[in-house]
Amino acid sequence: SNLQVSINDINFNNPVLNAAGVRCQSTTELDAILASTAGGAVTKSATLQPRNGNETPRMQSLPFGSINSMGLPNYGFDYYLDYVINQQIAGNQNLILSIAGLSIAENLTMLRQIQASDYQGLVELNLSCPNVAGKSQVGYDFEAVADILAAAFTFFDGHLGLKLPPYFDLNQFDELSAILNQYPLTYVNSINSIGNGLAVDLDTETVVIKPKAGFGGIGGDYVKPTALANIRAFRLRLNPAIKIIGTGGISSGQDVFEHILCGADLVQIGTAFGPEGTPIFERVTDELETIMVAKGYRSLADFRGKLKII
Ligand SMILES: C=Cc1c(C(=O)O)[nH]c(=O)[nH]c1=O
Repeated sequence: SNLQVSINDINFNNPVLNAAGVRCQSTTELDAILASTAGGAVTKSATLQPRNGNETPRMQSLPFGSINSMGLPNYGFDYYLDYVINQQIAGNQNLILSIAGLSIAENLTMLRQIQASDYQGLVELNLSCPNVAGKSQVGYDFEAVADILAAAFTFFDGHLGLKLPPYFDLNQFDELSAILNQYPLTYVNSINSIGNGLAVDLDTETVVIKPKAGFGGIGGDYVKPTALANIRAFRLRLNPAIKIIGTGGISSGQDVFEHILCGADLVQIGTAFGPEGTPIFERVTDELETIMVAKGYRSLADFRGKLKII
């Protein structure tokens, strides 16, 4: 079967990438993803200056997923811009440069530097980091989302995607989609972790991560129903020119199939990629192909977005 996908004029051999934040902070980690079966690699969300991030323990695996309050540790914007440009020079177009400035001004500064650079690939503006103390997520402030998009598109003409938090109210999908449809976005990536969950340790009767008194973003199996709903809701509402990247709860080919059936063009694996490492990409794409063959689908377009109601 053919697992190829094109986003604008960027071709992917298969739809399965890593999600920003997991095993993608260093060039060594990013090289390992590109050397694997993954369809591409996403950089750890960058801030203008390098950051150490929050105190440890700041991420814990849980029975059905993970909780994290990393606090945006990263080597700084220049490190990742240099990396994706060097990859582009080496002929690799399957990179996504993720940025997560701590203010609208910082995001616009990074976008201006990207605009001024030779980078022609995908850019993911992360409006959904739940773990910087004192900073509420831009993605839950629709006026702020409109402001940043209006400002960005006065100068940015690259391939801009948005990483959004999960939404849980159908009116929010209507309201936000009406805003997003006004802009030439390349894609929407849904979902980021479900913010500010809590996990406890029975023996010690403590929380399991140190930052924010134990509150952190939830990922993994726990979030797949929310991810599928967000992907479906945005697919049904957004201009078809705005592609969808599905993230959340993927650890098998079946999960990938479900994301694509709900409308995803590409998918990203975060939590499950942590413990399994890069072999997950070959396993998951093989499992996806097996399902497609069993169902008689020859390409992803044969079933993408074709979830039926009953
Ligand atoms: C960019 C920061 C993020 C982080 C983090 O660095 O704490 N964790 C998440 O689950 N999602 C994020 O978007």
